[in-house]
Amino acid sequence: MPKENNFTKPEDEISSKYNISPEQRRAAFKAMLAYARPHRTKFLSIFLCTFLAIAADLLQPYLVKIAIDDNLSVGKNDFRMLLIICGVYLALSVIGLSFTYLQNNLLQFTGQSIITRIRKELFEHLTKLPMSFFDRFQSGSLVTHVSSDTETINQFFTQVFLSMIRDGMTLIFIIVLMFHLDPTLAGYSMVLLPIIAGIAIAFRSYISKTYQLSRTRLSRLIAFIAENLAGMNLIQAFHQEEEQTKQFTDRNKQYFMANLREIRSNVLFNRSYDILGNVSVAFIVWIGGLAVFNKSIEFGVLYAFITYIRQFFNPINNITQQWNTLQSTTVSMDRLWRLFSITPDIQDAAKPKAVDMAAVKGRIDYNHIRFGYSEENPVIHDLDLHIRPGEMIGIVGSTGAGKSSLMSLLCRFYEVQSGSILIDGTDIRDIPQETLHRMIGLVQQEPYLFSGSIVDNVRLFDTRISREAVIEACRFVGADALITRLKDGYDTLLSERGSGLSAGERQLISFARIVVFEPKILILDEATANLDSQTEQLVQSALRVVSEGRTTLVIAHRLSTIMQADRIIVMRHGRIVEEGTHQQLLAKEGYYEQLYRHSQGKGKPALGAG
Ligand SMILES: Nc1ncnc2c1ncn2[C@@H]1O[C@H](COP(=O)(O)OP(=O)(O)OP(=O)(O)O)[C@@H](O)[C@H]1O
Repeated sequence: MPKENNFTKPEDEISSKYNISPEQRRAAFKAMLAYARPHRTKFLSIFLCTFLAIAADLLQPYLVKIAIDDNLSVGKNDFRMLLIICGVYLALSVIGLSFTYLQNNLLQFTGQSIITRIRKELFEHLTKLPMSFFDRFQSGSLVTHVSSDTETINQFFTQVFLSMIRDGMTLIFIIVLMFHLDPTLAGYSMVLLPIIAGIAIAFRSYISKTYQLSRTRLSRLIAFIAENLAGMNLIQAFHQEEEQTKQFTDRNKQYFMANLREIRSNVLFNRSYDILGNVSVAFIVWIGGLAVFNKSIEFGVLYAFITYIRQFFNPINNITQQWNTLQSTTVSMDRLWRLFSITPDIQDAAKPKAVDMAAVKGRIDYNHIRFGYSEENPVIHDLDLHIRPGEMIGIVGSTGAGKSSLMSLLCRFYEVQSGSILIDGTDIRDIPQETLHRMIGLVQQEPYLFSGSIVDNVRLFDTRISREAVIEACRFVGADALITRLKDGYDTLLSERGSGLSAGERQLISFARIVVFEPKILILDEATANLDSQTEQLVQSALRVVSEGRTTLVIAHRLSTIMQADRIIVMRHGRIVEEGTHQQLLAKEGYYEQLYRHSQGKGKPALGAG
């Protein structure tokens, strides 16, 4: 009986929108084969196991033919011979089963090993790509690359490859055995081959379309649910429940219809295929039966033919079924290879300068830098800023003025278009990126927490940092009291969004990170923006202790956060327009003074764009 259609790959729908050239296909396969090459011996063993398993299976009808023609129909009562044939038949079943088991295990192991390696290398590659790459690619599509695309490649090895060798070999074996048994009858049977294949291919292409449609509708439904869950507060606040439910019902119904169509076409195909099988058997019984009557073939030969013609269908069906998987594999492979071929545009210098971390002072020089996220739209214009070691700099300015960009440039997430940035007199392009990132501690508005315990989140899974050091750091920033209040204390498990912790508590944990890793330069990008005034005070006092002895750059919308800074830089349209202490800037009665008055709720807002 033909197998049920078991497509489960959502990327099939992607493949329908994705055209790849024969050259791309060849390149993708070449790349995939490079991953398979180290497993040559295993593939050879798989091939051998498949060969033996198929041979054992297909010899069984031949044995029955011997029992019928050489024993039963000639009236020989050779029970010993019959017993031996039965014994061999059983032995062949056991051999077939054992080799199939072995082949399957080997293949799954090999496929999974290849995919584990691809997944690992892909993840490593992604972690090395520059921020400009992540600006362009949505994380959703990257998740698809890492999960479904690699899974499709796994299916290539465990399903397509298996089908090619197993079903291909089975077909060849059957044809050879048929011609060996009776060339005339085999010739008639071959007439059936293109008919079966033609029908299977036509059906498969139709089924694949219905499958793609139902996958597309399912992903639309899922996307709709995800969007609604994310914006549930807005839906409720704007009384959109009814409208959204209406839209959901519509999408739900469309998916239901597509699903029904897919199931119907599957059942229709499987049943038609069954009928075709029966017609073929009837055809062989008719032609072969006449030959038996005419004594041109023996009865056992007819029996073997009927069995083989039934077995003809499965491999053809399987091969056509795998054709779709093969197409999605090429698409996935091509997509992955495009991703792999993106080279990070920010690289370490060929001969980077060695930096003695203990001797870092934290002097920063922005020397007439110019920068834009694209060539034609500069965001920072000829900015010149020199910061002394240990100085605390407050950076203020309206939305889009370029404050965060200035910090990203210091971390070398992006490259300046002209000018240079120096730390202790060394151009950051000459410092290995890993060292540079160890020199700088970054605390953002929404500190990122990893899945793991509080201890691991503070020391970032670096077990060289002791638990005691982590606790000490938390005490230092004033986080100890709140952590010990938690049920599991320092072992409390956090998730990406820091479940169970308030924004201020998460911020304190990121301060403790700074204490533990001791970077000489500290950047706080709107770190207190999300906090209520009481928590802000807690974080402010943590900031005071953490910034001690470090060059600290604080970006803040709330001017209260930076009033105590040694120097305040006021930015507008990518330029520094004023600088000085809070008092000096107020005395100037310029842009800062306007911002300050506005933040105090007096005067007109000075927060125009940029
Ligand atoms: N990843 C990016 N890709 C393209 N343009 C960007 C990107 N990030 C920022 N910009 C643009 O660069 C300009 C400066 O942005 P930046 O985030 O540095 O300003 P900001 O002063 O920090 O603003 P805010 O106070 O709102 O955070 C803005 O016009 C912004 O739209």
